[in-house]
Amino acid sequence: MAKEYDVLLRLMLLGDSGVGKTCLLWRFTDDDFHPSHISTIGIDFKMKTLEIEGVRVRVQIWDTAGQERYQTVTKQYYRRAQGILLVYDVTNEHSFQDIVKWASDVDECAPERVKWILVGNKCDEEERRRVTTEQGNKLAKTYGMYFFETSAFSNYNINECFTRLTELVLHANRKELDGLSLSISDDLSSAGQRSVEVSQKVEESAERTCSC
Ligand SMILES: Nc1nc2c(ncn2[C@@H]2O[C@H](COP(=O)(O)OP(=O)(O)OP(=O)(O)O)[C@@H](O)[C@H]2O)c(=O)[nH]1
Repeated sequence: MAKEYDVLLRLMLLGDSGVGKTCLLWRFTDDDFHPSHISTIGIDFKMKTLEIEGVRVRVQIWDTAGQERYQTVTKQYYRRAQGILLVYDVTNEHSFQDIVKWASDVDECAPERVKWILVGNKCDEEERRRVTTEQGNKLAKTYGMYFFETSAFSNYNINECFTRLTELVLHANRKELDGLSLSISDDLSSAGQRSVEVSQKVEESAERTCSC
């Protein structure tokens, strides 16, 4: 059977709990929005195929838990990421300040050539906004990142930010396109395996850290 894509790339969503990582992902892959916050446990992923400059790119997007207690587990996945979306919530100043911490974790654990962009989500909540667009722009410039304000709720800039990051990764890996073409079935089955392993580890570590 003919392959349905030319290249497989791995992207990852990072940021504090509640900034809207899962909602960004659902909006991008399923054009869906969930108003309730169900915290991601450990790590999860979704796939979508894009066509960029004539190349069919299958993106595997890893959604990580923002909660501190899962970070030992999620950090193990950074080194496999080719592109990272660092997400904060424009209504939550603390999540914006924490971007420095997430960026330093990426520096420490992700491959040197990883591409990243800064995303200020929930920009539909203008009245509750605590972080200005200028602050976002300034921080992104400091790190040499592209910057997008998004709303998973109103579907603003969602395709744009995922597509831009995919383009950056694609350009960075252009020479190794052939090497990046993986067997999707192999990759998915091993990803599924990893998900199971992660859930188990997360449950174990949650048991160990539970204070009640
Ligand atoms: N107004 C508004 N609310 C949003 C938006 N995106 C997400 N939310 C809400 O924010 C809450 C948290 O969203 P999630 O996507 O679960 O957050 P998360 O970053 O994945 O959280 P963790 O899994 O705990 O790391 C939910 O109640 C969402 O409905 C947005 O663009 N606008």
